[in-house]
Amino acid sequence: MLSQVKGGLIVSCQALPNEPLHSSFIMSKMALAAKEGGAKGIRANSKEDIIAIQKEVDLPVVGIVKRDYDDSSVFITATFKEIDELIEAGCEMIAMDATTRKRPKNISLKELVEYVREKSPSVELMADIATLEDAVQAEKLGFDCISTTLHGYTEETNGKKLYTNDFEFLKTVLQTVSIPVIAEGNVITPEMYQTCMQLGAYAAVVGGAITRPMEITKRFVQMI
Ligand SMILES: CC(=O)N[C@H](C=O)[C@@H](O)[C@H](O)[C@H](O)COP(=O)(O)O
Repeated sequence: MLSQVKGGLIVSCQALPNEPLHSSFIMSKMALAAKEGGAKGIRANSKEDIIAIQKEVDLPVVGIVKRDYDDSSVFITATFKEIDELIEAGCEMIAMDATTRKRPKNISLKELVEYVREKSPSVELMADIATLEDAVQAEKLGFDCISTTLHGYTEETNGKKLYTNDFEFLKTVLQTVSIPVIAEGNVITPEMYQTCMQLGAYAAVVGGAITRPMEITKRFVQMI
């Protein structure tokens, strides 16, 4: 997948059960629209959505399973169960929370990486990180790429967004690791996407600004 998305746009097509567009069918059509618009890859949540998307488009998919656990705040591909679902779905890349936070049942990130490598060696691995420390750890553990997905969304980084701090976090990660770094999270305009690429991001994932009309509507309404 990495070679296919190099320099391009990955569109995240996600709607959780509490969102108006929650539906595998709708996500598959979002993916088709993204493909027709020139996206190089799709990011999607859940086995059902990924299977529906794969039937509609031939783009590579980075899959996640979002699931909440009582004993941890990690929710993106947190345990072996979610990895099994993604391997069954047959996505080209699996993204998982790669923060240093405690995982459900105290499973370590290393164990999860080894599990994927053992079970499905051809699947690439994306580390969803929040801090620089996470990025360094992800590179050491052998992830194929890093995505800045969780920066701004953890207890430690709460409120810090890529676009409100002059892309400082993205720049620092790019200077620190040598594996591909993908910009993800709050890239909401074509100009911001362009900046990410000029700074050296390998690709960018854009979600809400393309596939979450409620968020887009809110941005308009809040201007008045
Ligand atoms: C923090 C979290 O749960 N991020 C999720 C990860 O898959 C998605 O909800 C985001 O839509 C995705 O990262 C793309 O970001 P944005 O929608 O801002 O372009």
